[in-house]
Parts: sequence; C-alpha cells; structure tokens
Amino acid sequence: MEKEAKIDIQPEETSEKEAPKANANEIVVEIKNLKKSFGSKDVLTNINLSLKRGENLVVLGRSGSGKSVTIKCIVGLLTQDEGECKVFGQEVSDMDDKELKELRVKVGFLFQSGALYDSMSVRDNLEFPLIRVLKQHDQAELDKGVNDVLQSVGLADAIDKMPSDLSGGMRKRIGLARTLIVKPEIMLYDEPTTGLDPITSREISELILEMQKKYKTSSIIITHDMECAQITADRILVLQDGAYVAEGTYEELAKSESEFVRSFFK
Ligand SMILES: Nc1ncnc2c1ncn2[C@@H]1O[C@H](COP(=O)(O)OP(=O)(O)OP(=O)(O)O)[C@@H](O)[C@H]1O
Repeated sequence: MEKEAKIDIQPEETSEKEAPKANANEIVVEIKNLKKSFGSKDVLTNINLSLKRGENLVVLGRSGSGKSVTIKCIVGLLTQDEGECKVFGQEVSDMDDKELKELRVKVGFLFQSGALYDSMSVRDNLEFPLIRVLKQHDQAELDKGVNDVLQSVGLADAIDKMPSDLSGGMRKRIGLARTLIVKPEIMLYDEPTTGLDPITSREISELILEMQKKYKTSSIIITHDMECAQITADRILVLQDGAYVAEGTYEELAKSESEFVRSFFK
C-alpha cells in the first residue's frame, strides 16, 4: 500500500482570503493525461478533466474505478506518476508544504466519513476551522461565522448539540458546514449521499446545489447516486477503466450510444 500524505489543513501563516476572480470561463482545475498506478495495478490510465469556475461537475464510475484517487491528486494527498494536475494554474505535484497548505484552504473536501470531532459540540466543531485556518479569535466574528453557516445548512438549532445527538443526515450537513465555513473556492465531494436514506440523500443533493449558488463554489461531486447527479450536475463525466469515456449533461448521457454509460441511468 502506498502511503498517502497526511491532511493538515492548518496553514501557519494565513492571510485574509482573496476574493475569487469573477471569470466564468476560468478553468480552476485542469487535469491532463493523468496516470497513477499502485504496484502493478494501473488505477488511472488517462484522466483528462477541466473544472470551470462556478460549475458543478459530477464524476460517475463503478466502485474502485479511481474516483477518490483522482480527488486525492487534486489536493496533493497522492502524486500522479505521469501527466498534469493543475489547480488555479499551478501544478499540485510541484507545490511545497506551504503551497499545499494554502491549496487546502482554497479547496475544501468532504469525504464520506464527514469527519466531525465527536467530543466537541457543533459550535466547537465549526469554530475550529475559523480559529485554526482563518486565525479568527474575535468571539463576535466567530459567532457570526457559525450562525451564518448553520442557517445555510438549515440547522441553526443544532448549535449546542453533540455530534452523537445528530442523525446521519444532520451530521452530513454539519460536515458540509464545517468545510464551507472557511469559504473554499473549490469543493470536492466524495460520495456525499452514501449511507443516507433516499429522502435525506435528496435533501443533501439539494443543499449542494444551494451551496453552489450561495457560495459560488466550483465543485467536483463523486457519486453513484443518479438522483444526486441529476440534481447537482451542470456536467457529468463517466469513468471506466481509469479513463473518462463520456461527458455531457444528465439528459445527454441518459441517451448515450454506449451501453456502459447508459447502465448508470437504469
Ligand atoms: N493508497 C493506496 N495504495 C494502494 N492502492 C490504492 C490506494 N488508494 C487507492 N488504491 C486502489 O486504487 C483503486 C481505486 O481506488 P479509489 O478509492 O479511487 O476508488 P473509487 O472509484 O473511489 O471507488 P469507491 O466508489 O469504492 O470509493 C482501488 O483498487 C484501491 O484499492
């Protein structure tokens, strides 16, 4: 097993975040001819992907097809063997530790587990990134940040609850709030609806769409959930055997000539 880089989202010197440039055609993530193998196993054979500012890009693929590996290359948790992986025009594999820390402030990721600290209340879980990442210490400012993001995810009443008091869907919302609170420019969602019942899954998908509009984030959403894809996607990429085999809107791909692509829509 190759060792993955450790996640450390606490930059030592964090400056005020720059406002995103308003250029709708800007490419914020660009991947070209990306290849990644583990031992003799070729996981990514030829990945090409571009994420435009403000768009929701859904990646569909069977289990084990390399979707998470792609996301880990984007945040520098894994390094590709060949090809380019650029975020905001800068090659991730060339970044030093300081640049990687800055990258992980601009790029938020929500992994399947949600990653809340179970011993901390919702308020403390949400204050944590404000204090550690944005170096905010003024209590009024912290309160405002926490209350605003809780309103956004529809859980203002949960502020003093412990994670163990929350349902799976609520934990997912708080996990999302915890990522969004530092206002990342790019969001990476790794199977955001996995393990949730159909109604809660739909609510989370709708929330992802609302957050795109409210925070103007650009997002890559990895999912098997076709309803999530239908609700959230501006564009969909289909991954097969380590390479993308189709690209289009939900409606376009549902009518694809490829049986493999259509198989997701059944
Ligand atoms: N650090 C690693 N070391 C060795 N093999 C790995 C490592 N990370 C991923 N793999 C292998 O790469 C393949 C793709 O994994 P990945 O997690 O990207 O799949 P996925 O498409 O996200 O699947 P799932 O939907 O099941 O999460 C798997 O066979 C996995 O075992």
